[in-house]
Amino acid sequence: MTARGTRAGEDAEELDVEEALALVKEPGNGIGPAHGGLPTSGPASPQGHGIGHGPLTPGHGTMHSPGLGESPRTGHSPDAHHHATPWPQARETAARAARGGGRRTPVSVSLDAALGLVLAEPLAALTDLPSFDTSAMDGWAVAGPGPWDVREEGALAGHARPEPLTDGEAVRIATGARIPQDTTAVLRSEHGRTDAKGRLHSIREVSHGQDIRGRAQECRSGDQLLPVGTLVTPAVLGLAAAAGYDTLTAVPRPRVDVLVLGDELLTTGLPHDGLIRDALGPMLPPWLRALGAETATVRRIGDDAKALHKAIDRSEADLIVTTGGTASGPVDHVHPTLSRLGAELLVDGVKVRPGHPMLLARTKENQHLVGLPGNPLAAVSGLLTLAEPLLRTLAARPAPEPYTLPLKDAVHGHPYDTRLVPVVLRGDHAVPLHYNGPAMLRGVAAADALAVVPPGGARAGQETELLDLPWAAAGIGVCFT
Ligand SMILES: Nc1nc2c(c(=O)[nH]1)N[C@H]1C(S)=C(S)[C@@H](COP(=O)(O)OP(=O)(O)OC[C@H]3O[C@@H](n4cnc5c(N)ncnc54)[C@H](O)[C@@H]3O)O[C@H]1N2
Ligand code: MOO
Repeated sequence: MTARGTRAGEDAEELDVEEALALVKEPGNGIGPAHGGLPTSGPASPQGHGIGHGPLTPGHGTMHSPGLGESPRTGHSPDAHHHATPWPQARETAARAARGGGRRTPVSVSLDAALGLVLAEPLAALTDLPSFDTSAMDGWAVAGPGPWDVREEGALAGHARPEPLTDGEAVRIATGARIPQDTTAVLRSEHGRTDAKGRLHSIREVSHGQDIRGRAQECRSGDQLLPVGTLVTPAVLGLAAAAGYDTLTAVPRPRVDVLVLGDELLTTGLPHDGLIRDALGPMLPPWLRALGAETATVRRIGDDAKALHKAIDRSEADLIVTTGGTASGPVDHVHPTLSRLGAELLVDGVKVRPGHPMLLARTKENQHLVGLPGNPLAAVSGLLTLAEPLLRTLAARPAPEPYTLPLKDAVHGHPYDTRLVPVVLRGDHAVPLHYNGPAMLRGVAAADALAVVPPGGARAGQETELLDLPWAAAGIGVCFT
């Protein structure tokens, strides 16, 4: 993994013609010509560099269609930008859309299926922990002051019920074994010596109760160990098992149907004859899983409008994710299909690069559709901008704490839109990576996070918000099971 800084000139080459022109032309946006370096100060309001139109209804609470199907969509046209929602609002709209459906019915799941879910009921201890007095060390259970006569019947280990000790008696005991009644302390093996007559002496002073783990030291039966809303981590599974649980009551994973559009996609072998490998079919299910969802199906439906219509219409998933077909090309069927289905468009384009044609629609009650652009890094951008907040809310997961780090190198900005740029985290800096073009996965595949670069760009050393990638974040995100 090589971490190299993004240089302004190279970055500008990845912008399309209109974007590059805008960089040169835009007056008063705090940025020079595309090859002219970076601003000396960040924009006062990161989202305040629109083109003079506020967003339409998306992101403002009322879930109005912004005119789906009413006008031809022209991608980069001013009209399309007019509809686009600022990036932070798009994320809020996605989270809010998921809240609209109310609380999802909890399910009872076996411990091995509960990892990554959120507790829908508090975890109350079903037993005292420990549930009996146990030895904390290997050694001898002793009664009264030494020296002690050592019982001959061998060692206490496992679950055998021990006979009570009499004063002056000791018995060998293993860590975790039940303490015999009337034991006053446990003497560690390394602190005891037996004399020629077989009597046990302590080489240290023995205090009353030492190395005895008393019943209910950790909790009493009925104590609340964890509240509703706790994410089930491996440690939670361990605690639940210790506390007597075989199943947990949790919020179910939202179910996702993934529809991969595009006639040009191959599922195996090398690209040939204008055909390319489908990068999103393999990428999305494990990523969605890390976001708390489960992928019900991945279907490749080509550029077939009828098949798309049928697949959306018949889906019973909580969320449909489509890939490709979001723009306005001759075979971009997502918008017309949503229109025919009477879907309500909540977000129609986002002021973010890459990924600006992404969309969010409500297809039916308690079902949404996130349209990811086909360019693979643009799809990642859509996944983190729209699918992540929606799925997180459906799964009742807590929002990650926002955090910032200074950038190691300057990152060129888009004049009006937020940029999401792959970075690696090195020490206390985020190092921007190359290969961050919309069609490239090379940068994000080496990255720990995406830096949220405000409109206008960011200077070296500028504190920048980061979105952790699931495999790099400390937490349940690392568990893809
Ligand atoms: N006239 C305009 N054209 C385009 C605009 C625009 O604003 N006006 N936006 C561009 C941007 S930005 C993006 S992003 C794409 C979004 O396009 P679509 O969502 O319609 O995606 P497609 O056209 O189907 O595909 C785009 C690109 O991605 C490749 N692709 C698609 N699916 C996959 C996949 N599963 N794995 C790998 N690669 C995939 C596809 O072959 C294309 O190369 O539109 C621009 N055009
Ligand atoms: O460039 Mo497109 O910005 O959304 O991939």
